Amino acid sequence: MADSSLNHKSLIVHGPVLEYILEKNAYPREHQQLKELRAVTTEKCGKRAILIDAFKDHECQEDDGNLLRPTPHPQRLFRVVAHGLQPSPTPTPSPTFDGSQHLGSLATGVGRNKIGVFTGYSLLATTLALPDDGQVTAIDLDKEAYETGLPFIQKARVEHKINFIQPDAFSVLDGLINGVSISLTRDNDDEFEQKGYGFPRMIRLQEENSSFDFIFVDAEKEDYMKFHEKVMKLVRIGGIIAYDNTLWLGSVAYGQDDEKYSGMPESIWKSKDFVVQFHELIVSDHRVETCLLSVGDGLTLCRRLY
Ligand SMILES: C[S@@+](CC[C@H](N)C(=O)[O-])C[C@H]1O[C@@H](n2cnc3c(N)ncnc32)[C@H](O)[C@@H]1O
Repeated sequence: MADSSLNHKSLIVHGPVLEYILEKNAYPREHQQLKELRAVTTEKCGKRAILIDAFKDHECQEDDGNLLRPTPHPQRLFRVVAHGLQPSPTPTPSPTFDGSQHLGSLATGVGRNKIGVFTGYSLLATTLALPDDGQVTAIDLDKEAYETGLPFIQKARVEHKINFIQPDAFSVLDGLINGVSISLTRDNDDEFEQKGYGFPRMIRLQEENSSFDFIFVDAEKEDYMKFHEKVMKLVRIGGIIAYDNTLWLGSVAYGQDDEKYSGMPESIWKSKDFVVQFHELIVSDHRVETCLLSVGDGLTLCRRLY
């Protein structure tokens, strides 16, 4: 009897098909600095980066160098959880190459906002895609992680497009919404300057209000619903908001008692409900058009309609 699962044209891509896409389409065009940043991120996370085999063995392994790229293991749909550099104890899937490639494709306007930078792989991918006068406001609490990626951003000669802001994203977004001027360099301007952070000292947030073409959110999944209300006030009508990791290692499709689900770390299933609720919110939000791309760990796109 024919396999009915083959009768539809929707494919969650992993295993050899994903390898094919990456090897034949994505890797040949990956910018040299992205390649190097990927390698350094893996090295720096070292043994604190773990692999999650979400669908088969239910085991966590030490990183074997697969950060930001797929394992050849066909069952390892989503591969790396790196928490070594992050202040949060929650293991957080890093952006995947195929997901980041989509971000680059989406990034064609001039004003964008990025919440959750880490070492900056997806930041670099989006910034490379911008015209020379494009600007990215990048927000992350973790300066150390950003500094890991900064040399590659500099070698790629795109740091002049990036405004990195360290404080908590909620306060920054509130500032943006309320049109408050804030200093980007906080209390350690000299240190930042020596390190070559090429951003203006102050940003007049009022001018930025509602002017972002593209907003990428990759922070704690528990916060996505709260972020949505805020970023909706900041993205322009017609602009796009992208939320990363919205398939959350595939856990969204399983019940807690499902055999396939039982090996996942506590932190994953703790956040799973937030990801599911987030999607319920998005699909009922008539202010946006939305789709969930089954790339990487899931990428939800929203286009603001009004
Ligand atoms: C998964 S990582 C982002 C990965 C990144 N997109 C990349 O390309 O490597 C999540 C990041 O969000 C940051 N983060 C989480 N909550 C935040 C918040 N409320 N404000 C600012 N940064 C936050 C963490 O510090 C962490 O570096």
